[in-house]
Amino acid sequence: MIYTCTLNPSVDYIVHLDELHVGELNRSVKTFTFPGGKGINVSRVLKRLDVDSTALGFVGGFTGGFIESELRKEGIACDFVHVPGQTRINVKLKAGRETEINGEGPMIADDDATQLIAKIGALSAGDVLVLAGSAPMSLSADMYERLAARAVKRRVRLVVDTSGPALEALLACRPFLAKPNHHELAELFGAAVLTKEDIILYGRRLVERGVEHLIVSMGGAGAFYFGREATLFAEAPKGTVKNSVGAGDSMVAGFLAAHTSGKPIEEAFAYSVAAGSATAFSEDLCTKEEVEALVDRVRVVRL
Ligand SMILES: Nc1ncnc2c1ncn2[C@@H]1O[C@H](COP(=O)(O)OP(=O)(O)O)[C@@H](O)[C@H]1O
Ligand SMILES: O=P(O)(O)OC[C@H]1O[C@](O)(COP(=O)(O)O)[C@@H](O)[C@@H]1O
Repeated sequence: MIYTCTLNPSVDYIVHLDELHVGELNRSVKTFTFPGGKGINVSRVLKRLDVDSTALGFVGGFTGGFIESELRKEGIACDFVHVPGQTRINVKLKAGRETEINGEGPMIADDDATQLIAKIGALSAGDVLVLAGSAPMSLSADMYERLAARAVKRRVRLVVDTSGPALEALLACRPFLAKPNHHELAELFGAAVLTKEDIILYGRRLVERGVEHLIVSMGGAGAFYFGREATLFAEAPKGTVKNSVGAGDSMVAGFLAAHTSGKPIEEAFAYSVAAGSATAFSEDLCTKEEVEALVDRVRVVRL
């Protein structure tokens, strides 16, 4: 079974504007409200790709209720810890360029954290646990490490999509899959920007350090895959970007769905890139039809 864990879910409020005038009254052209947060996005895309998962994490208030009811409507199993505060609303302004304002998230009490750790402690060997997104400020900095330690003890395979010190700590747990973007990889190695040569060097270094499958995404410039048997590169297909929120999460889901169904690594990577791009080219997250319409346009090159 696949479990996704979102410590800080969000209601993603997407606001389209012709132009953004800072300090003035702006009127939106159209708006969308989606359940969000990285693990939740992974669960939603997995479902669209016919793979079941259970969504874990913390939800609270009317926003948390919205997320849970939307996920259930989509047929996604939920096993959240309910907290007294309110799940955040993340505002995504689309006015030519994308501007994002992500909230800080509710207070998480020690008892709530303990409940989540207990849920991870009940997973079984062979399960997959996706740890994705930022943690609310109120959680202790080592929350991800504590969850990962529990999971590793149960021989659960870890999938990691976070950033900063949490990413660094989780990479040490020899994850099955990690998907930093190139900015997150640069931060990890203390660099401002990375050339493609740097990405290849650092990517291979992470595989040597025990990451089984590593995807480094680069937005519209495509992605690299690193594993023990192959280093691959794929350009992203060209298209009109409607909303790239969740593109990275869709890559994770695409790779997991293809890998779970036994596809060879090149195909799983192509499917992952197609899923990321299909999400970038749609208002909400990608559908299976959109991914499959794009996958043949993804050319994977072995390096
Ligand atoms: N402008 C774009 N055009 C085509 N594909 C895109 C675009 N932006 C993102 N993607 C697809 O989504 C993937 C993940 O995007 P990226 O922005 O790197 O992830 P994250 O959201 O984690 O930062 C890319 O590798 C690519 O396949
Ligand atoms: O937990 P963070 O880092 O604040 O990110 C949360 C945001 O990331 C998203 O999950 C999208 O992530 P990606 O665009 O990186 O795939 C949004 O749904 C959500 O608003």
